[in-house]
Amino acid sequence: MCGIVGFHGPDQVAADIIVGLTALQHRGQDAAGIATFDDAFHLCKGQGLVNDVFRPKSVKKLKGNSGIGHVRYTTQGANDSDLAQPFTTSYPFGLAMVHNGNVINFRDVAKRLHDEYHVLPKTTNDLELIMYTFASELRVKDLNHLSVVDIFDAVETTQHIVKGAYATITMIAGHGLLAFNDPLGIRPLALGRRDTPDGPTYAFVSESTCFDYLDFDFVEDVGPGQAIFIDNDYQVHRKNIPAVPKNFCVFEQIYFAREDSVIHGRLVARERVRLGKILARKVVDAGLKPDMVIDVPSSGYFSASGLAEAIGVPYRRALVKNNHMGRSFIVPTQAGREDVVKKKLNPIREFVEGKKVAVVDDSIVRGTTSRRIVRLLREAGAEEVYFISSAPPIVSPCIYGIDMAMSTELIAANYTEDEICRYIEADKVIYQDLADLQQLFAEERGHGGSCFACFSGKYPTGDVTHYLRHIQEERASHRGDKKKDKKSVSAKAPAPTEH
Ligand SMILES: O=P(O)(O)OC[C@H]1O[C@H](OP(=O)(O)OP(=O)(O)O)[C@H](O)[C@@H]1O
Ligand SMILES: NC(=O)CC[C@H](N)C(=O)O
Ligand SMILES: [Mg+2]
Repeated sequence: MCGIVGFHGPDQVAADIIVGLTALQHRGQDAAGIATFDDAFHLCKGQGLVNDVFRPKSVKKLKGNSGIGHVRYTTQGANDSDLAQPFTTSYPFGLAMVHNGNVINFRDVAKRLHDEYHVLPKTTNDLELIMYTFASELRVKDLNHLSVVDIFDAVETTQHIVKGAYATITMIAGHGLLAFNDPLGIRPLALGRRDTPDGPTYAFVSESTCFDYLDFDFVEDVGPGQAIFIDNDYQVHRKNIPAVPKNFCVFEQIYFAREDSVIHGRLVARERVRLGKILARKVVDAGLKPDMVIDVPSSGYFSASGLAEAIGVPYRRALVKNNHMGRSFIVPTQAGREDVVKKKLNPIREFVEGKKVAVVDDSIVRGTTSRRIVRLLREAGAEEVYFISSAPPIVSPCIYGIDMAMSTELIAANYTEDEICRYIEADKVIYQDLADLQQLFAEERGHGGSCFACFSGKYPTGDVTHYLRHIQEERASHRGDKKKDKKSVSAKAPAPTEH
């Protein structure tokens, strides 16, 4: 679930790219990269956070009024500096590309590129497959007179060949900046504009929060299957009329996206408050009478406040987050995730001692966070702990860009709610109902339906049995902590104990 940005305008863009990537840091902590273009590509990328990778000296070299940037959350290939994005190629035009998502038919695409075009990608990052497929399709055009129609035609063929979820931004040297999506529009991408005395600057970004920092006006979301091209005269060309997305990843709204982003017309913060409010019925039906509602920082906050309001119980922040720790879920190894969770949160004893506490988080995926939190609250003297998830049980792997391809790692795919309750040592576990979530994110005027595959097992790209096996093999081959993972796979095994 990486973060991507692309800028094209009359001014130098490197500084704006860095601001944009910083605003998207929550989408990827493994690596960061920028490519700019003046009369040549300038590339800087490496492992780590935005602040670690871009030092003033390297930023100075990123010259140009066109550029793209990426923060990586590894979902295909190794978590290695060679696989940091952007990637570039020099034929048939200079191309530099970034993407957010996951190619699911990566073996078929790699074979086709090899058999038909003798292309051998440098790495196992799926971005190279998208880039070389697009480059191969451009190659058969009239290279002396490349037109917008040619570009959109190459996009359309690429979308036909490459299956999965991908939001992409490409610099085409000497021509302009292109963005296109997979046919279902699973991942977010928005276009914005800022006027300058010398003409407009356009930006494509994963989340609209970037526009707020940079004084851009939101123009439109890049719709499913859509392509938008900004040429060197800053004219905007659109491949087709944006359709209402019907398969937008709902987990973006629940966990991934920033609360101050508006995606496909929905303010993430507002949707999370609504998720909390609709949990009230389940809390009341279960006969729970908490003294207070608390959140698991950061992503549990808005739902916790919504639930507290709906059941008329005070909300308190009783878990303090160490702001120097990033997100735990997107850390690539189980050992690393446990380490972050351990250092990240600390309870305020005075608030919870002797209290019945309803603790709200956005989701329970592997159970790493919830188990730790319940233990911390009990040690701090909480009398009873109810763990409430604003997401329904996650029972099916994600193959569209969230690193949860192994059903063995998904606690709800292996245990009943009662078993999970015992495993995390809570007094009660409450999950959102899938039907309630689906109703909240049902297609509405101006909005669109969503992909619920991780909750329902229904994949919008059709039968994925075959691809799922390939993706699981691919992920297994890159596990840095195989031994530890066996243990966490036995999240199934820690035979849920009574307390
Ligand atoms: O059941 P688990 O496998 O632990 O995964 C779920 C947890 O991971 C995420 O937190 P994270 O620390 O990544 O980010 P946050 O600071 O935005 O809450 C999410 O918000 C849950 O707290
Ligand atoms: N989560 C993502 O969007 C990751 C993009 C790509 N699959 C990578 O691993 O680099
Ligand atoms: Mg969290």
